[in-house]
Amino acid sequence: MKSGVSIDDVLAEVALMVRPQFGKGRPADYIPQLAGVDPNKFGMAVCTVSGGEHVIGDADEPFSAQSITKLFALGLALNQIGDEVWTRVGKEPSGTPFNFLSQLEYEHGVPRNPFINAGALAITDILLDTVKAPELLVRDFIGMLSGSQLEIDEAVAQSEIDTAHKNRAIANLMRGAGTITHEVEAVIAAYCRQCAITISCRQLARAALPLAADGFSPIAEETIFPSRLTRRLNALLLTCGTYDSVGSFAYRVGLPAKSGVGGGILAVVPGQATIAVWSPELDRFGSSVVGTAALEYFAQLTNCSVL
Ligand SMILES: NC(=O)CC[C@H](N)C(=O)O
Repeated sequence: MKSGVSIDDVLAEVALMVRPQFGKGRPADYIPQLAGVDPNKFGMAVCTVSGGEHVIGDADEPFSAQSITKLFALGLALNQIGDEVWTRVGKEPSGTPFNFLSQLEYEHGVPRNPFINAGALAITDILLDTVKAPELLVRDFIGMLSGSQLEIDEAVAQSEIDTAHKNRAIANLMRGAGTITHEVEAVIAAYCRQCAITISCRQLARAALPLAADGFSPIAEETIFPSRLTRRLNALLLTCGTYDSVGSFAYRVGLPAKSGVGGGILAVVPGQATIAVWSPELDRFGSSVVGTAALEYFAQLTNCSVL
């Protein structure tokens, strides 16, 4: 990041610059409970590896983490079984929407990467090998990394479980192919409950600090990922974290990032900082319109990029 810039000043400027972006997207409505979230919310938090914390707007308001949780679930699975994960899931960008079905059949039930829904369901299945409720493992892992107790929003979880027809189709296809081994309903319930974890921008930026700090969590005061794994997780975020808009996202923002249909986006500046942003209106790829613009402006103003 440009030396000498005040992150607080940058956040204030970003909050002004994103104003024209409101009203261009739409909150997720395929999960009925998410449709009612106030579309005008905007929060952003930056945590630096040197201990700085900077926030603006609704940065302390919990929102639905959704697919951002897939990053932490993957980290847990890789810590548990290492490279064996890659016998179940690929590491290539999919070029298709996060819940696309036909590519999966074409490719014999092996998901392209761990961040599309099929891949995340396979990761849930791996975690189910060792625990009954992987969603609680993921919740408590993110909670430990953020220094706070996190909750699962039961209404959001139930709303998604009731309507997860496409995800059930994906899971059934993989069960038939042997990519997942547990009962489809158990995998779906754990996955939907994991997605319904609520978190604020500040908590999320804190939780992701190991990705910026070579695997070390200053909040938990321990090494969470070996440094090689940290680099690999950032590589996966850069190439697969925003689904079929990953190329244009990298072009605009230039940072490893994970989006979720709750409107949150987490971005990493390796060696320097983590950035979490939240605003519920989504583009057609399922990423926050205002959040993407905020990250683009932040990267421009601070001159940060991995590229
Ligand atoms: N991109 C997302 O955040 C999608 C997560 C959502 N729970 C789903 O499975 O559809």
